[in-house]
Amino acid sequence: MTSGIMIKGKWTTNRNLVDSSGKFIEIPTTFRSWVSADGQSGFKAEPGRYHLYVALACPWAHRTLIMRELKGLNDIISLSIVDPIMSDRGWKFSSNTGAIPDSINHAQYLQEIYLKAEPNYTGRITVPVLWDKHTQTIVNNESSEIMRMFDVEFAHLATQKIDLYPRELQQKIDETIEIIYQINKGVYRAGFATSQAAYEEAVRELFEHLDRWETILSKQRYLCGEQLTEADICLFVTLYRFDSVYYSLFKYNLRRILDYENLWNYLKDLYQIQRFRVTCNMEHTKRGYYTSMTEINPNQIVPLGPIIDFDEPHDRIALLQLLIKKVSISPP
Ligand SMILES: N[C@@H](CCC(=O)N[C@@H](CS)C(=O)NCC(=O)O)C(=O)O
Repeated sequence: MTSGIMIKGKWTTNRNLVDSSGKFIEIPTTFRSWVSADGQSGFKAEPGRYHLYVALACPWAHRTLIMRELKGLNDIISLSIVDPIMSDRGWKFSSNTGAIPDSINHAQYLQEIYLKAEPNYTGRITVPVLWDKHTQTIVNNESSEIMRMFDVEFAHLATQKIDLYPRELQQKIDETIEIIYQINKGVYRAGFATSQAAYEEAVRELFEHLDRWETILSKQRYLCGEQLTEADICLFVTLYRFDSVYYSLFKYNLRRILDYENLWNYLKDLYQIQRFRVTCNMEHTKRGYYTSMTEINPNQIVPLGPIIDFDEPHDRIALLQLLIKKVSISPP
């Protein structure tokens, strides 16, 4: 099975993932409409109107799923989860464990949803997808934007009154998400690199980023300070997959997240929030990556390990207490 792409409505598996220098090619996402609270954009945030398509293996889709949970939007936005194993026609629906078939469009493959929205579609068939049941189209397939819409535009419909994009931190959150993006997409650069130079450059750069956040997280509980924000969701999804997938499949093996004191405890801290935990599925994640990336894992063998206990106690509250103590004893 190799990754395919849609060209003018026709599916082809002849897709080049790297450029002439061996670097991974990114193809921009295409559906970028906006759901707004007031409906001015043409897409009003309303209960029952939108459907989210995700893969549990996918870190980009995972962001949107976490936000849907954190905001308590499960009854407002319906959900389909694709099968973890990618088919020769891309993501497919099934009723295997952990998957949820397409109850809205009754599609067998995700590509049918793209063609329904745009019969001449050219581009990748990716998750996540936000589908509008009223206008029968894809509103948006860019995870950072879907996440933001759930947070801000659906806030009045949310059953959990948590704000992950508070006004006073907005600039900092946007900047942090941009920086974290170098980690989110960075992991794919080494994975698909076909030259030693491209691989080494990608690995070195990624670990520089991780080392930097390790230091920052020794002084504060979350990426933007003492408050959980959208930026934390963005880093969480990559950290969660790192030791089980990126370390071995993509050869990011200078260090594990387990070897970083602060990143590891930070990861456990977030995982142990019930609304994060329920969105995590390591079985789908490992099967998804190891079986779909046949360019780099042709025999599709899924490793048994590593065994990671994300429920092991974390030390982030102790860190907080230490910081409070430091502030209170420091001279005015
Ligand atoms: N920019 C997109 C990227 C989404 C993406 O790359 N999804 C991957 C799964 S992790 C996918 O569906 N890949 C299928 C393909 O490329 O054919 C986003 O953030 O939403």
